[in-house]
Amino acid sequence: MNTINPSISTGVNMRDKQAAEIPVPQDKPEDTIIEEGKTVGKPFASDPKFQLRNVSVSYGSDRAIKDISLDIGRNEVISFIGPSGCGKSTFLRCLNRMNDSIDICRVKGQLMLDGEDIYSPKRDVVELRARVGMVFQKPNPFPKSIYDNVAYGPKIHGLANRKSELDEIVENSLRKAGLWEEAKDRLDSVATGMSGGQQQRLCIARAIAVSPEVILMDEPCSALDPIATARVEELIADMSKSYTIVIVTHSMQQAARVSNRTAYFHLGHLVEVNETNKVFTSPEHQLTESYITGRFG
Ligand SMILES: Nc1ncnc2c1ncn2[C@@H]1O[C@H](COP(=O)(O)OP(=O)(O)OP(=O)(O)O)[C@@H](O)[C@H]1O
Repeated sequence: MNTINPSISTGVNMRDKQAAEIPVPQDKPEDTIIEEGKTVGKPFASDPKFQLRNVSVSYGSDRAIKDISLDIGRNEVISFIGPSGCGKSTFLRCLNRMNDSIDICRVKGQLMLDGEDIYSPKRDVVELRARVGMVFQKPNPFPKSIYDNVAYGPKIHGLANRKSELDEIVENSLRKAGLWEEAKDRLDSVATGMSGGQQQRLCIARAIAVSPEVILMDEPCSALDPIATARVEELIADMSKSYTIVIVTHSMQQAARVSNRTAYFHLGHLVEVNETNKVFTSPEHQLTESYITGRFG
């Protein structure tokens, strides 16, 4: 359990204020019961895919992520949970540099993938995003055929030399995404004509098609009905054998169903990381307990 330390966030804000000469909003009162950079539970892993150390992210003068350190294990499924605006998506998007397109966004700290710096100037970001794929909240297929949606990535990454190889990648990816039976007779149909759940599984197939090592999922089921959600959750269980999966979810039931570990975020801090069962049955931090018992969020 963390101790109360009201001086920490106030001190940092004063320094930022002097440096930038821009008024910085004061942190909220709850911020004073989370010690900066201190996470309870088990934030580290024995076989890490990602090693993330002292990560801070700002949008202009607003700090969205505050000195977070976390490992994400190889072939682990980890859920990020926490109240709206606590920084889950911001942190997720650092893992494949999706924040690069936001001019005011600044990422500090050390972010390593398989021991190599994600933010190194030498890093090929296109290759990074093939290794660390992403599935978004709202299914976003291209306005092209089902086949072309899945074939697009392998084509631009030169993964297939012949049409037969491309056909094989498309079929395998659709099979892994649990969509082959529904899609095989309509591969030339436009993808946007599919149901929402089918479109989301198509987006998963599209991510799988470039042979990623990691799949980031930002509230992948929030636009889906319970049946489509159940299909995607089954898929996550199947995919966890081959990929590292990081999922942001507002559904504590979903986090409990799909993940090995759960990370609880609060006001840009990483408060607690533990085995999922532990987080939901005997959380170590008072803020985690308040959240899972529905006292806020
Ligand atoms: N593009 C942006 N420009 C400026 N501020 C941003 C931007 N994106 C996010 N933020 C701010 O960063 C903070 C964290 O937002 P983020 O979306 O990461 O939280 P979240 O936990 O994923 O929220 P939600 O659960 O509502 O999706 C919020 O205060 C948000 O307003």
